Amino acid sequence: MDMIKTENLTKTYDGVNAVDGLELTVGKGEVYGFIGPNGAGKTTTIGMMVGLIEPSAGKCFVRDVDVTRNPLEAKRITGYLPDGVGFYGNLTARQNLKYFSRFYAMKDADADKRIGELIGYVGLGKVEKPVGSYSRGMKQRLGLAQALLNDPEVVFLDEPTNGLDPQGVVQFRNIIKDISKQGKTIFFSSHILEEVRHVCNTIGIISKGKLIAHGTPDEVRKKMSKSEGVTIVVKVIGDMPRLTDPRILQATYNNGSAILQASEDIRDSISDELYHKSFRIRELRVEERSLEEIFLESVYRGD
Ligand SMILES: Nc1ncnc2c1ncn2[C@@H]1O[C@H](COP(=O)(O)OP(=O)(O)OP(=O)(O)O)[C@@H](O)[C@H]1O
Repeated sequence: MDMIKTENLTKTYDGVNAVDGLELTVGKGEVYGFIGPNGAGKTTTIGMMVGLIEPSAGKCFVRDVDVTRNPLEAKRITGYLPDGVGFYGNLTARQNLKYFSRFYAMKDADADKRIGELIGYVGLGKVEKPVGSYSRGMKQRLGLAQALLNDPEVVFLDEPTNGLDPQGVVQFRNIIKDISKQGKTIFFSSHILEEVRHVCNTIGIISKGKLIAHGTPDEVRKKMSKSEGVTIVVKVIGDMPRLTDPRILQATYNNGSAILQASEDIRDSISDELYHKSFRIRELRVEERSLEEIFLESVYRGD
């Protein structure tokens, strides 16, 4: 079952599409990493998904609820951690959450019970000091508790690990993994691919308001590598001869080796050519590029 679905979702500011015909679906229990550089349209997309920004065109559904038509029902099943969540600095975590619980019309006793559980869950159970003196990691974990107050089915997290130290990132990731095990669907935005690939089973890459790739981290790597061509490393015994396959787009030769950029995997042809020229091959492999390298090349190229 799709828990998030967008159809041609578009937001135009001053004649420019900040989000441009976005089509995506997120299944139940998925942790979806929504990745893109600053200004790509992540916050605007999430704003439309949680009913805070009105789309210029298109639709967005959370579970089967049309967010624009039925915003209150959408909010009931949605949790949201905004980028730069704000709390009352002079109140404790418990007092802050109690304040937020009023927006959900929770009964006092239910709210107190839920707040107690959540504060323990995000590792703030023993902290009694006011939130103003919290570290950024603590504030983000409190933000997560706030996003979970209404026991939502879908949780939207806008750049939740931004500015956290490595330990804070790991703590946050572990909580996210745990929430997903409870069957909740998580939509997690970030401009750092490395931070989400450990927790997300699906990623979508957004650039200039458009989804340019979507799938499991491995699928995205393969798909985007294909459009970039293949890097092949070849080493021979003796001096490396010039290779003639016309599918070689670029080549760097170095004594006994070459690094080739080819339009496709041409290892068979290279092997034949070297064999006919009586060279012995020491190494012939396709270089797998990391997801991060592919992301940076495809998203920032030409900027
Ligand atoms: N209220 C607004 N009025 C005009 N332009 C806007 C508004 N909100 C966003 N934009 C523009 O829309 C584009 C997308 O912005 P958005 O904040 O959604 O990107 P983002 O991917 O979340 O980036 P960041 O990580 O920097 O927040 C940007 O060019 C931004 O300047």
